[in-house]
Amino acid sequence: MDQSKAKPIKALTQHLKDLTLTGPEETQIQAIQLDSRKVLPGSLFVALRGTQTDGHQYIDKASSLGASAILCEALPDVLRPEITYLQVPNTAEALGHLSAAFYGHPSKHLKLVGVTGTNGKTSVATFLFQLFRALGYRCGLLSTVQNQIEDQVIPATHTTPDAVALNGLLAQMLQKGCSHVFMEVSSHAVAQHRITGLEFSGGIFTNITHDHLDFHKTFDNYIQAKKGFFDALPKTAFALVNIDDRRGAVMVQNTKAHTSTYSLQTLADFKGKIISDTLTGMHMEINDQEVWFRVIGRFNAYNLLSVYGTALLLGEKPETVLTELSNLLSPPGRFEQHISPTNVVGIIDYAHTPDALENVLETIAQLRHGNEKVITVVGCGGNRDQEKRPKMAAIACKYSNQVILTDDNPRFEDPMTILDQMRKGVPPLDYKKTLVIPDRREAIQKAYSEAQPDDIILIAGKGHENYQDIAGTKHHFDDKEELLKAFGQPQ
Ligand SMILES: CC(=O)N[C@H]1[C@@H](OP(=O)(O)OP(=O)(O)OC[C@H]2O[C@@H](n3ccc(=O)[nH]c3=O)[C@H](O)[C@@H]2O)O[C@H](CO)[C@@H](O)[C@@H]1O[C@H](C)C(=O)N[C@@H](C)C(=O)N[C@H](CCC(=O)O)C(=O)O
Ligand SMILES: Nc1ncnc2c1ncn2[C@@H]1O[C@H](COP(=O)(O)OP(=O)(O)OP(=O)(O)O)[C@@H](O)[C@H]1O
Ligand SMILES: N[C@H](CCC[C@H](N)C(=O)O)C(=O)O
Ligand SMILES: [Mg+2]
Repeated sequence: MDQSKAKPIKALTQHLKDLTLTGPEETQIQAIQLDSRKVLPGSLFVALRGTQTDGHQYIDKASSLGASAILCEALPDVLRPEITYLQVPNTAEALGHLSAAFYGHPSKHLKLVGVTGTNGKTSVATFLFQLFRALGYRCGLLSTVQNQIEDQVIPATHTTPDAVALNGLLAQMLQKGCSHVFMEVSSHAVAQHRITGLEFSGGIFTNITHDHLDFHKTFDNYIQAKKGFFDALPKTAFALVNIDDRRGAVMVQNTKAHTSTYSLQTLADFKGKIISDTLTGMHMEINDQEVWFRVIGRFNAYNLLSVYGTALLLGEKPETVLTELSNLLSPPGRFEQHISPTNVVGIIDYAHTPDALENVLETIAQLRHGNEKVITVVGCGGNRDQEKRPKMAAIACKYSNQVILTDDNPRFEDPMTILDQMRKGVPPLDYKKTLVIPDRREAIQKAYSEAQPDDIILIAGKGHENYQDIAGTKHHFDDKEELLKAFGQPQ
């Protein structure tokens, strides 16, 4: 990535708190690097304490590769005279500020809106990106599915990139004339200071339910991480929260931002009501105006309300916004429907948390109008929250006539162990309707072979993903491709 021209270290660090500088003061920085293996001469190497190892162990290696400065929490035993050492209490936090400064604080010159919550971030950020482009603005998007600068797609490796990549992307967006950027803010990103140093124009809270306890350890830590995003918003920003979520009010308890609310259940600044919801569209009332949407499902009614609220908070006119919103389509892998030649309905959805799975299955239950069977194919990812596994299997059983438990991304875990943990959530009365087919391709084929015309197959957990991560290798795998193959309609 182009990290532009060399920058004097003094200018970059002048606002860093509790900084101790040792060594040359006139150093110029060509690039910021978090990985010692990628250090090039003139780089600033940042020693981060990670989940697997401690970046401080690689200071020597980075120095040998020509780093001209080192940002660290503890100085190495031997200091090299040609290197500038920047010692701070928290390197991750300092990195946030430093990355923003290195790229000339692009966020200050953009209308940057962050979306946080367990579910709905990609949907809301993508809807906002589509809406504001339709309203005539040049826009950027940072999301799990992909990053985008207008029509240019830049593959995403994370939901929220690291601070260096993030500020680099924002700088590119600004340079290409974007005025608005919509981004997902994951809880990992808040906890690891990936967003520190950014100036947001607004923040949105969708909801918080069970996920990522492998990383945050307790639900309370998870809530605090999300709340940290709102705590740090400036008073010029807005904070828009889903007040139907039990934690909505807590999120904005200590924010300096101007708070607004949205709701389907109670009084709020942006109040919605679902009039009807079918496979072909959703009819809603939003702040007393009736609108038809192409996207469906109660969870999307929340997403649309937050998008509508954001647009108004950014100064757009209600009527124009509603007109454009009614044309929007869901992002790939979010309630994506395909119909087979025999009229079996296949739905691919990224539901990978208990709450998302329940929402999607409830939506399907509401959309059924006869005796259609619901067949759910679902798995859980390896090296992620284990507590959600039995819960997701139990939810699949509660709402489906048949369930096929299968692999998601096993990563470094034994797939059978994950499936055994899921199986623990199957109530004994549902054993008969539950199959375990580890091979996801076979599971999808089996689901289709069991389906009759009008039946609904839900394939949950991987959505847009086009790979299966097995022991560190990403093998090509795409639920949509497999579904269409099973339908006898290969792409
Ligand atoms: C748990 C987590 O967030 N991990 C991220 C973290 O890695 P880590 O803390 O494990 O790093 P580590 O391996 O312990 O290494 C520590 C430091 O030493 C450095 N190092 C290491 C080895 C070496 O030889 N030299 C060296 O300098 C590393 O570059 C790193 O800076 O920092 C890395 C660099 O920024 C990230 O790539 C990595 O994301 C991993 C791949 C990941 O899977 N993250 C997921 C959990 C994640 O971030 N997900 C969220 C939310 C998803 C959602 O719900 O939407 C996301 O925003 O994507
Ligand atoms: N507002 C919502 N509330 C609950 N569930 C939702 C909501 N919006 C979408 N979902 C469900 O959650 C799934 C994931 O949605 P989306 O990708 O928008 O969430 P996300 O927060 O970006 O997820 P991730 O944490 O993986 O980035 C969807 O496929 C759908 O099943
Ligand atoms: N952003 C989420 C996505 C999970 C998707 C699911 N397919 C899995 O692999 O667990 C994560 O990294 O935890
Ligand atoms: Mg996402």
